[in-house]
Amino acid sequence: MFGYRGLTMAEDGMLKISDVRCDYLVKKYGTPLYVMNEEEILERIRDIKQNHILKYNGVAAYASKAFLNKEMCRIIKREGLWLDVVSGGELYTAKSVDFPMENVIFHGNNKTYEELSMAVEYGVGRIVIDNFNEIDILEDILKENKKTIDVQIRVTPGIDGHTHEFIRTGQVDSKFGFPMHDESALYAVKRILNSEGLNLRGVHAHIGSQLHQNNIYRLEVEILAKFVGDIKNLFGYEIDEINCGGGFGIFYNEEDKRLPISFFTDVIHEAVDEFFNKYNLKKPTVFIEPGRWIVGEAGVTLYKVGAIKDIKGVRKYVSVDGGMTDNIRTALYSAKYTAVVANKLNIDDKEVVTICGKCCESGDILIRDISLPKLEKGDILAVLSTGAYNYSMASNYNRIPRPPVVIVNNGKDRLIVKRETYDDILRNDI
Ligand SMILES: Cc1ncc(COP(=O)(O)O)c(C=O)c1O
Ligand SMILES: N[C@@H](CCCC[NH3+])C(=O)O
Repeated sequence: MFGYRGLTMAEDGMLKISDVRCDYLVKKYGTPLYVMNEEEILERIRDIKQNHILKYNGVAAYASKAFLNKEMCRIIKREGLWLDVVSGGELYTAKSVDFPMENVIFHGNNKTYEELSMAVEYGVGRIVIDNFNEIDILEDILKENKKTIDVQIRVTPGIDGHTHEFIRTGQVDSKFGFPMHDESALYAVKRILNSEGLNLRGVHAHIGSQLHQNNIYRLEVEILAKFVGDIKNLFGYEIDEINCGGGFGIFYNEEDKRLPISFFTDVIHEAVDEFFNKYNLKKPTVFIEPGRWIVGEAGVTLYKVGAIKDIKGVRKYVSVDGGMTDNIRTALYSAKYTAVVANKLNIDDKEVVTICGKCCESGDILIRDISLPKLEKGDILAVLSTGAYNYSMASNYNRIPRPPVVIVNNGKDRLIVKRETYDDILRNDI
């Protein structure tokens, strides 16, 4: 269905996800409900292994900000990928399931003293240095603990990723990384090379998220290769890792293409061959950090339809029992989702409606103007491609408890995050 691998229709018109019926899931776990298709996640990890890790000897770190909890961490651990974390909380989650710390990359543009101490104590594999403040803090911590740590340096390559402005990170005007249009990045390299505790292993850049072009990765590699060459010429030090970040786009609606990882990785590795050769450098190990591409299309959110308001000649609003608290992406990025009525897949007659949530906010719209079979109270709405940055960006606005997460795989289901209760909402109130 719409090209999603795990979505099929039962004989009575009910949506099945990896062979599990949606009415069964709704009865067992309630709504709203995040459903993650494990088969899809594993298939995509397999694709990354074949087309980056095995084929090119690359390293792939799952960008955990996209979707993280203990079970997701266990899956990544079992599959042998690295993990990219950006906060003490993500790092602590990894630690809680004994994730191999040498395979953790620690990111962030304002890592605190406490977070960096934690990373040093746990012995994370790489810290990606974002700014001078971080170099100061890390030097203090490492001196005090008589330790050393491997680092990559994050630069802003000045590439404009063609995606929503809130999820662009590669342009010069960015809060992330060291600027390259002046001497900042090279000065940062000098500081790191002169530091006793910091071992400079790589250079890192991340252009943006939900990208559908591969030529910008070629440009990124070219810029990083030149930078590695400059470092070699200036300091006589040859870096052996480059990290191209994540950003690989997925299918949300008919405007998006569904792309295999090789669409991106082949171009990246061809560019590495070309430009590292051009600058007379040895071939580096290439890291990538896919988040959305691994989990995005594996997620479906199930809601129940409630109030329906037909404003004659204006718009028909269909309210569901979730909204911007479980999916902020429409309000934040004007993201456009595809949805189906899970219990009416066999109905062809359609009408245009707007799906809204239950929050006290006019902007709490999930999907504007979507064509669906006539919705009635109690119907199950399934919003597709909600696996990335939905659960992880969920909030308790209006003191609404966050939905549970269930994993489905080949006819089986298992709960991996419980539904929050009203008592959970009160938990930290004094
Ligand atoms: C440094 C870094 N790596 C990886 C990612 C993952 O991005 P995506 O989920 O688009 O693959 C991000 C987020 O955009 C990021 O900032
Ligand atoms: N949270 C964003 C992407 C930001 C990526 C993290 N650097 C989204 O939902 O698309």
